[in-house]
Amino acid sequence: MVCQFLDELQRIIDERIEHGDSRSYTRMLVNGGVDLISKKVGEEAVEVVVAAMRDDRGWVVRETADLMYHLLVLLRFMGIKFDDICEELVNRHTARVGAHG
Ligand SMILES: N=c1c2ncn([C@@H]3O[C@H](COP(=O)(O)OP(=O)(O)OP(=O)(O)O)[C@@H](O)[C@H]3O)c2ncn1[C@@H]1O[C@H](COP(=O)(O)O)[C@@H](O)[C@H]1O
Repeated sequence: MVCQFLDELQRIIDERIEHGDSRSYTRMLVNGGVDLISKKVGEEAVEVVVAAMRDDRGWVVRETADLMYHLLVLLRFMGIKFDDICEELVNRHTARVGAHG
């Protein structure tokens, strides 16, 4: 299963980056620039690691959702689409399959 909502979330994030007001968390993040967004991505990544070390699957799922959202904000802030990441993953796979015959 692929998460089709990722596309929708990316669109929502783009809309908030363009037109978000003071009620928008995304807009608040973007106002802080790459420093604030990157800091949040780092914090959320650490929280995923802590949850995994505690062997708590539900917690890992919730923290990974936080991480994915913040990562998407960082990507869109930098003009990168999630499709660009997919393309990179496909290219790596294709190269590996080619190398192993
Ligand atoms: N998926 C998310 C999402 N996940 C997490 N968060 C926010 O990310 C923050 C997580 O920060 P922390 O875990 O550090 O908790 P915190 O201590 O409350 O946050 P800080 O004060 O440290 O920033 C919380 O404020 C969450 O509300 C999100 N905020 C928004 N979205 C999506 O983005 C859309 C647009 O949101 P707005 O920009 O707020 O309109 C929403 O409809 C959602 O679909």
